[in-house]
Amino acid sequence: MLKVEGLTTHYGSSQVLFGIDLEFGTGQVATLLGRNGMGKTTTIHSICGIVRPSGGSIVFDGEELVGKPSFRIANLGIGLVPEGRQIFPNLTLWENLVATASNHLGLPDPWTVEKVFDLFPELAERRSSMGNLLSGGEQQMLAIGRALMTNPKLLILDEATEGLAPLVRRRIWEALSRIRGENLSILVVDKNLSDLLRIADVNFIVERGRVVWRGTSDELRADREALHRYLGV
Ligand SMILES: Nc1ncnc2c1ncn2[C@@H]1O[C@H](COP(=O)(O)OP(=O)(O)OP(=O)(O)O)[C@@H](O)[C@H]1O
Repeated sequence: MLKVEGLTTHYGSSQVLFGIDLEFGTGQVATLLGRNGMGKTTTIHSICGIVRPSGGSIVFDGEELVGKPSFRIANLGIGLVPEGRQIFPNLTLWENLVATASNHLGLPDPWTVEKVFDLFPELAERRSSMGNLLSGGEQQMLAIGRALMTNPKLLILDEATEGLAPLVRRRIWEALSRIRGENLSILVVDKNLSDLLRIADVNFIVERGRVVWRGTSDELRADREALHRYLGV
């Protein structure tokens, strides 16, 4: 499904990624872990074509993504829930959901507004509210719903539950557990390790622009040295 090999990315003359390698399969949930500033967001932005990698390869469902513009990558089936949500502030919740809706891959049983409301019933009550009047939790649910409305095969979440109350965080994790599966893989960054490990099939720890550890959640829970050394726990 996604195979990243030797990915390097620079901002101007400053190199941030030094050869990221990661791979996971259809229907899997993968995490990117690591301390602040280690390159997780840059990895995600490189996959999505928001920043242009300087080297390496990103193959998604058999297609090379490096060099493709971000709209084409989105059309190939990658949906991004960006850090900070980036809800359209002057559109209603409903308009936010339909504004970028598409089914470029012609997936059967595509996402609809009603299906998003079934996943997050709290959004249905707020359908006419402007984006900027929604709470942080509602905005994050909407950002997930908006990404799902593009009918991705890979959903990428950067800081999935940052700044949200515990109850809302739980709703987000429940929703992600519910939608993962045969047709949808998930790549997620979050600071909440225990929640992440519960949902993940495979975890990648990024340290100074390289993947320094990979393994299942059980393997990571058992590797106290890696937890301490790379994640400070
Ligand atoms: N637009 C940019 N221009 C220059 N340097 C940047 C830019 N964005 C990020 N960086 C730098 O690249 C490095 C990696 O940042 P990145 O945001 O990818 O890390 P991260 O692991 O996602 O951290 P965080 O959890 O803090 O978002 C950091 O040193 C950061 O300062």
